[in-house]
Amino acid sequence: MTNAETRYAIDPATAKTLDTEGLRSHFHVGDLFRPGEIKLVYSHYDRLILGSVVPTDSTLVIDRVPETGTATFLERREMGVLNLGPAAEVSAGGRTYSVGTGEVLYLGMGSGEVSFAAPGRFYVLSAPAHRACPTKLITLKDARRVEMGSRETANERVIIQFLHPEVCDSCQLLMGYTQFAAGSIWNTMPAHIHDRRMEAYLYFDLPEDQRVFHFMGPPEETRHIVVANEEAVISPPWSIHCGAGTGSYTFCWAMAGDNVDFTDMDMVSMATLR
Ligand SMILES: O=C(O)C(=O)C[C@H](O)C(=O)CO
Ligand SMILES: [Zn+2]
Repeated sequence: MTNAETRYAIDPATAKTLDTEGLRSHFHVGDLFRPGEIKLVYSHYDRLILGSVVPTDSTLVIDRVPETGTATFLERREMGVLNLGPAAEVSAGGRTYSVGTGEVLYLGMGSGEVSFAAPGRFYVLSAPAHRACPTKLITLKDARRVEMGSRETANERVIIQFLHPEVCDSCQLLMGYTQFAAGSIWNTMPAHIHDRRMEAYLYFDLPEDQRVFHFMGPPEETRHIVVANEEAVISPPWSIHCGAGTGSYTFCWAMAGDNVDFTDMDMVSMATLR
C-alpha cells in the first residue's frame, strides 16, 4: 500500500503566524515506518519527496505515484535509499542490491520500478533529475567523513556523506547522516541557512521516551518542533535547521536545490539568533 501526501511551500512571513499545530502540519512528518506500507510525503520545496518503506510478508514496490504525473516514479527523478534495518534487498533496473544497515543505495533517473524486500526498514528520498547518473551502492567505508564540533560545546559529531560529489554523482540530491560523540546533543550548531537548497531531516536511533527539539525559522525569528524517534522535519530554504536531543540520536539530512556544494552555507552568528 502506498500512502502519499503533499505539503505545500509557504513563505517565512506566513510561517511566523503559525501556532504549534500549524507549524507541525507544514513541517513535521510523523507516522512513518508503518509495517507493510510505503509512505511518501511530496514537499513543494524543491519537490523533494521523503518517505518510508517497510516490507513485511511481501516485497513493496514504488512504481507509479500519481503525485509525480509520470508513468513511473523515477522517470524524471533520482532516489536515495537508506536502510535503517537489517541488510535487505532492493531491486531496480534489472539488478538487485543487498543494502546493509546504515548503507545508502543511489538510484539514477530512469531506473524503473523499485522493489524493497524484508527485513529492510528503508528511508527514501527523491528529487527531480535532469540526467541519468549511475546507480551505486555506497557502504560506510565508501562514504566521506567530516568531523565537527567539540565536547565543550556539546556538538562533537561526524557528518557521514553518502550522496556527495566526491562519493556519488547525482543531479541535485545530497544525503548522509550525522552521528554524535557520547554526551554531545547539538546538531548543526552554529547554525546556517542556504536559500539555494531546502533540507529534510529524519531523526532516528533516539530512545522512544526521548525527544529532539528541532529549531527552524529565519535566524531572527526561530521556532521549535518537538520530534520523536523516526520522525522527520522539512526545512525550507529560508530556515535554519538545528536541534538538541534530550537523549542520544542520529539524523539523516538530505538536500535538493540549485547546487550540490555541501559547503555552500551562510553561517549564522549566535548574536543574530532570536
Ligand atoms: O550536524 C551538522 O552540522 C549537519 O549534519 C549539517 C547538515 O548536514 C546540514 O545542514 C547540511 O547543510
Ligand atoms: Zn544545512
